[in-house]
Amino acid sequence: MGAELRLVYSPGQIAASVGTLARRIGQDYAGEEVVLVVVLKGALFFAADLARQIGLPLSMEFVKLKSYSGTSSTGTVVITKDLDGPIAGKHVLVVEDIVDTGLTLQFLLAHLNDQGARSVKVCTLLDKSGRRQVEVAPDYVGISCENRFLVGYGLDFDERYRELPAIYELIP
Ligand SMILES: O=P(O)(O)OC[C@H]1O[C@H](OP(=O)(O)OP(=O)(O)O)[C@H](O)[C@@H]1O
Ligand code: HPA
Ligand SMILES: [Mg+2]
Repeated sequence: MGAELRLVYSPGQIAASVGTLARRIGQDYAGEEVVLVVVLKGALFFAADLARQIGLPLSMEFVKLKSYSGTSSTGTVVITKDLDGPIAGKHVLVVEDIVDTGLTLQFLLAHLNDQGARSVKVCTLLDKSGRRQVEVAPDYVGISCENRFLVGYGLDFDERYRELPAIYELIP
């Protein structure tokens, strides 16, 4: 039998949250140049929407990290695409779709930390803080969410459902 999807966050709720985050980031970084480090694949749509609303000059770098198989973290984060350009001396804002166990973010921050950025902060659309296995705290959180597996708006289950415009709970 196929999995069931239950709506959790509508396109309107997502857009409102993205707008609020973009305004806060625009105010906090006013007068500065920021590099968005977008964590693919999941943050694709969030980053595209956020970047167009921040209203500041910015550049975008992309990293591709993978650790999930089905609904579980394998515990091993693999980097399949690294930054193209240097981030030394720049204000870096990591853009994530979701922080869950925290393992991906911990890995990425360690990877970025020795590259001489002027500052490194993290913006995530979704924060599933009840499932943390390591201590990481995003600086900008759109929506604090419960411990359920979510798909849509970039989030996948084995590469499916990313294209959905809303966010759903996947019920097996
Ligand atoms: O806090 P964690 O438990 O590490 O989970 C969060 C990470 O997991 C997902 O990536 P995934 O490995 O599924 O790769 P994807 O973005 O290509 O789907 C998600 O996009 C985050 O990057
Ligand atoms: O709830 C989730 N959904 C999809 N990918 C994820 N990666 C961590 N948590 C999730
Ligand atoms: Mg995934």
